[in-house]
Amino acid sequence: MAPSTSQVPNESADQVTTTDSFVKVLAESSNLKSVPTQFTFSNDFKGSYSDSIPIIDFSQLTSENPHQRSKALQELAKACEEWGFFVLINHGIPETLLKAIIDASLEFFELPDDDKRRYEAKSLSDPIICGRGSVITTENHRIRLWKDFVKCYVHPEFHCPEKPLILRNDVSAINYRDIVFEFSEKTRSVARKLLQGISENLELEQGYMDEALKLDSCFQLYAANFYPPCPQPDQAIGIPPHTDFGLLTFLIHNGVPGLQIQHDGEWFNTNSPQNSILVNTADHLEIFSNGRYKSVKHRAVVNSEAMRISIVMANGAAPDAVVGPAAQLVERDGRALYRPMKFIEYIVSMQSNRLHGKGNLECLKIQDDE
Ligand SMILES: O=C(O)CCC(=O)C(=O)O
Ligand SMILES: [Fe+2]
Repeated sequence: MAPSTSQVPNESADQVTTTDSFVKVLAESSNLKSVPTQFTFSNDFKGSYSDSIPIIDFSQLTSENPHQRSKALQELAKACEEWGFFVLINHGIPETLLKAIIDASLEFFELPDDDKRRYEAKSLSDPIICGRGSVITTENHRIRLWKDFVKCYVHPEFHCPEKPLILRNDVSAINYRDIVFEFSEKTRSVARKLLQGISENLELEQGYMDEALKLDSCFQLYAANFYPPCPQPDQAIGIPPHTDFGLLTFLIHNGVPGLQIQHDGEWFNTNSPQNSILVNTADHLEIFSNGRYKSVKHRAVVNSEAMRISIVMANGAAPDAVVGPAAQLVERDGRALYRPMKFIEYIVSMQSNRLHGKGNLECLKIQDDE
């Protein structure tokens, strides 16, 4: 059986003790025919396809036309309930920015190793971490993942590596930081509008979630994942099955597919039309909605042909907001299904809980006999 693992940010725990090379270096260094044993993770990487994966048109969700808006709200509710995942189109984030952040992230991974090693984790709370992915299995074995990553906290405090400096044309240059900053601002605004819609769908006031979770100071974590081609995609994994912390995760990539989501126990490939954003519901939305919207399990598979980059923005509550099921939903349901916890404490506790794909969330579930 494939080892189950804890949520992705736990990876940072392992970086503290890891000294091996980046997987990029390994993949490029030799004529690699097989996956080294420390990466071995047997998996059936070929997912199914579905025509029913929801597509949400953001321009309709924000439309002045009440009929259009209410139709889009219904589609959003269905997507959150049935899939925990949707493809967001017409979101208004310029295509040039999406391309710029993918290109700049690629340039980051191409920096000399020493520039990247500056950001190796010294402590789990480091606001910027660059490293090689690895996870600890239930049997307490460390498995290397077929990816390198960089991640940083971008809101309410903004952190980002200085390099690379991106040359735009012969006369001007822009920092990675500036691109990430703009991406964080734009995605935050889209996330908040989606969350307003979700609040309405839960029959709460439009601004309820905004206030209860203090979304003015919402936590955002930015991550870029680099997956080089892998000689044996069924013997390694980019990111094993997990759920994300936070409310909604946004993801874009360089056109090479690899994100799979679990639906009714089956793995499905996701497809993203140009300029779309893939959105999944995460742990804190499951908690806040008192279990109406489940945090969707997903994974990143690798392939033998093409390098893949994914850019992830996790959108959460304010670090000091206490996230529990919304009071009105608890009243309607007769009981709370999850214990409340401060958002930042959830993230900290997740870093020490290594064992299960939905482990941290399971810990907050209130059992029937409690
Ligand atoms: O790269 C992907 O497609 C998945 C990334 C992901 O799930 C994560 O970073 O949490
Ligand atoms: Fe994820």
